Amino acid sequence: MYELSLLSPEERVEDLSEALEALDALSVSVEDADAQTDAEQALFGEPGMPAPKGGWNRSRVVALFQTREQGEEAQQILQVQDFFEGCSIVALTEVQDQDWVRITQSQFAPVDITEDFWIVPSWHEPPAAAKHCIRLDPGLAFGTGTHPTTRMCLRWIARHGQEAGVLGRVLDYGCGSGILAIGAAKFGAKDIDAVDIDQAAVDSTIANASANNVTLKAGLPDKAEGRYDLVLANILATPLKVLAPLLCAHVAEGGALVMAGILERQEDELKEAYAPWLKLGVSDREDGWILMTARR
Ligand SMILES: C[S@@+](CC[C@H](N)C(=O)[O-])C[C@H]1O[C@@H](n2cnc3c(N)ncnc32)[C@H](O)[C@@H]1O
Repeated sequence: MYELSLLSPEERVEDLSEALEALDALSVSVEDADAQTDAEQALFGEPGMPAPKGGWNRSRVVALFQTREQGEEAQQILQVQDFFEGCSIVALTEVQDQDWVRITQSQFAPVDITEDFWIVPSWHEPPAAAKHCIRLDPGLAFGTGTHPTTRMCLRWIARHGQEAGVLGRVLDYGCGSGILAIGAAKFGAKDIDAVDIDQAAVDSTIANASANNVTLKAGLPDKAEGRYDLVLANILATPLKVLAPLLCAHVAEGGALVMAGILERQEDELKEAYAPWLKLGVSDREDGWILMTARR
């Protein structure tokens, strides 16, 4: 592809951009030609107020063309237009192809939850230390293993799964990518329900479970049924408070409730909201987030 860059005074930017689009530019971008210099202008206004000005004194307009011929033709046509007065051509240059897939993938490396429990994207080989491994690619649903709330839940699963040998019947409430449900399966859970209010999350959980050879039932929240040995819920403090009676009702005798999405300052309000059913405590902390758990 080829990039045609031009300089334009503020009052010509709109005409120039429209003309470039009409000349088959794949994209047109506009930026401050004086950026990073003493003449750089800030164009944002105070919150709720209009920007003080519509454009920069001098704008750099960049248009992308599929072929060199298209770029050259656009250059010739623009230079003879009335509205081109005050504008100038800077350059027509070839844009080197990038392997965007590879660049994107390189931003997602394997993530360690414990020494031997890893989340590994499909384009990476699992590290040698990964005795337990979830294969997961970033997608539409929340839950790649990098967020502290997810990590604390997974650490709890690893610790208790290893100690007890089994996790029993598990409910992942607000499953997102299904990462917690899949993690529970890796540590011995056999009968797993994963639910979410977002159908895209349910679909993502089904796909991710299948990629990990994990059997579970995924669906909307009304799929949650009966009592579970472990109820996992990584949502946020406000919905967790609303869900208190429902989540507690799903915890079996001797079972555990494990919740994340709660900030340190929200500890007391969560304890209070759950007090009629279960006594919550803080089991883990990371980056200002806490993991709150209870046993029935
Ligand atoms: C922070 S993400 C957690 C995803 C994943 N479980 C994890 O730990 O990474 C929260 C998920 O809860 C879902 N959610 C939010 N409110 C909910 C509700 N009232 N009932 C069920 N799911 C809910 C969202 O759609 C989202 O997928």
